[in-house]
Parts: sequence; C-alpha cells; structure tokens
Amino acid sequence: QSGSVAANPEQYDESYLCPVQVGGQTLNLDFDTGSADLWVFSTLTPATQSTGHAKYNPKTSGKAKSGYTWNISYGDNSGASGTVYADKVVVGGVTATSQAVEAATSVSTQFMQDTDNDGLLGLAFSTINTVQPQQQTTFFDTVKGTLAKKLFTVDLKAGTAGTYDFGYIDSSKYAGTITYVPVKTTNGFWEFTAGAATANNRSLGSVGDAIADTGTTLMYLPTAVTSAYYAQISGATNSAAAGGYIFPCDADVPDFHITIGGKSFTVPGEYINFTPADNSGEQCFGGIQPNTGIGFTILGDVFLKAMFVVFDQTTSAPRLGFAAQ
Ligand SMILES: CCNC(=O)c1c(-c2ccccc2)csc1NC(=O)CNCCc1c[nH]c2ccccc12
Repeated sequence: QSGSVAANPEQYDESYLCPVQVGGQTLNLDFDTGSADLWVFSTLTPATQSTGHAKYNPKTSGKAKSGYTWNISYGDNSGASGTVYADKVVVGGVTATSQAVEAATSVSTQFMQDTDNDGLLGLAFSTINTVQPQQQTTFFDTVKGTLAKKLFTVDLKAGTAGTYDFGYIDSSKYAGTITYVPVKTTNGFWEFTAGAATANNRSLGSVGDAIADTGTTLMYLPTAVTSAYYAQISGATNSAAAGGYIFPCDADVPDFHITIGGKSFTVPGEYINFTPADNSGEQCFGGIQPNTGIGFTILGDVFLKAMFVVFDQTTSAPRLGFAAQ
C-alpha cells in the first residue's frame, strides 16, 4: 500500500498537523521524526487538560493492553503519559490494523495550550519508544512491510500545506537529484553527518552530527556556527530574556547554506527571520539557535521546509535523501 497526507502549518509554522483516523475518529497529529511514540489526547485525559482538543475514545474499538504504560518528556520540558491500546490507525489511506495508540492520562501545559494539536505520531526508530513493559513500534515500522517501498517522504512548506507520503517518491515534489547520506541509528534518531555551513560566501564552520527532526520547530546548530551566522546581522544579540538570538525585524537576514553529502542546500533568510520576539514587533526571534546542552545539531522545520527529504529503510542500512524543493 501507499498514501499521502497533508501537513498543515500552525501559526508561524511552529508545527505541522496531519489528519489521522484513530479508531475511526479523526485527530490532527504532529508527525515527529524526532520521537517514536504515537500518543493522543483521549477521553481518559482530564477535562481540565483536554478542553478544545479532539479526543480518542478507546471504548469504541480499542483493545486495552493491560498493564502497559508510557511516559515521554522532551528537551523543552514538555511531556505526557498514559496507558496503551491497540486500534486501527489510517494515515492518508495507509492502514495499520493494530497500532499501539498511547492514550494520554496526563499532558504538560504546553500541549494543553496548543488546542490544534491532538497528539504526536512518532516517526523516529522504535528503539526509543517509551511504552513499558514492552516497547511498541511506530506507525511506520508497523506498516513498513506492507508499503510498496519501505520509505516515507517529508515535504513541509513555508506558510502552506505540505505532505507526508508513505511508500513512494513523488518526483514532482523536488528539483534536481536526491543526495543520500548514511544514517546512524544508535540514538534512535534519523542521525547523519552534515558538512560546511556558509552565509554571504563566508565560512561559518562545520555543522557535524545532526538529526532530521520534524517535531522541532527551529534549527539548533553548534554555538560557533550560530554566533558566526549572527555576526553577519547588524543588531543581532543573544538575549537571555528572549531565550535566544534576536535581531531587528527589518534586518537583512542572510540565506544559510549547508553541505550534505557533498551538495549545498539553502535555507532562505526569510525562514530564519522567524517570529516577532515581543509585542512591539521591533525585535524578531531567530530560526537558528545554539544547540547548547543538546549534544548534536537539530535540523527542525525551519530547515526541512526548504527541502524534500526521503526517510529510507528500503535496505538494511537506513539512509536519508535530501533534495531542494
Ligand atoms: C524542542 C523539542 N525538541 C527536543 O526536545 C529535542 C531535543 C532536545 C534535547 C535537549 C534540549 C533541547 C532539545 C533533542 S531531540 C529533540 N526532538 C524531539 O524531542 C522531537 N519531538 C518534539 C515534540 C515536542 C516537544 N514540545 C513540543 C511542542 C509542540 C509540538 C511538539 C513538541
């Protein structure tokens, strides 16, 4: 089987939500190549935390996995936890007849407040799924064997709907050729080695170990690369108050170039002029921030929305394919 689902951007492209049928109920989920749990707001989530969200009702067709629990926390100190059911999950026509659906019994404030977001659909490797006592497979790993090709592609766009395709590569969605790089799976991420970064034809240094992460909004780069980039924007400062680099909204923000697999790819400066940093709208928050405390580079939506990316498990060695949109 194969299929395609729309990826609809939230305000400022903070995240992208896709309609998914979970036990016959449609929920808008954030597809996340940086985690491996499919968790949803549910009728088990306290009403004080689930107001405004679509909820999964396991009573309809879910089969409880008794004694199974899950508990996930993310680097931004958000998180959720709950119990586990097996149910039918359909994404763009691709059907998992018995997928582990992790029903939330508790969610953090950040998720509570984002009422467009009804949960996450993890697309990282199942080795980092949090279900206990027995780890569960991601939607992709559940259906992988039934797909025309064991791959999915990600085509996020700036300010408009993109797509996640499962089982095929739509060559109308990218320009030029796809450049493939090997993936290191030991941390459970789609992790690879990126190369040199430049802006205004000046070297910013090497990016190195990086993950392709649709669940993270921004790009978190090595501190040296980040400071060299912002040195080229007059008025840019690293503001503790704002939580990162900000600059005057009318500044000239240079394009960011990164080499992957020997090919150069460009993130337009306008994507890096990310959002107003304050109510005056005078200072804007940068789409590139330092990866302090993370240990690797995160190439999140700000990067991915300039690219067409193939998440490929067609061979025993997973790989990532990158092409310009
Ligand atoms: C900021 C979110 N990203 C992370 O925490 C993260 C980190 C990470 C680790 C330490 C410090 C900062 C970040 C490594 S890989 C990685 N990636 C993921 O964890 C991918 N899943 C993010 C899900 C997620 C977290 N907060 C949200 C708020 C809205 C929608 C989705 C989310």
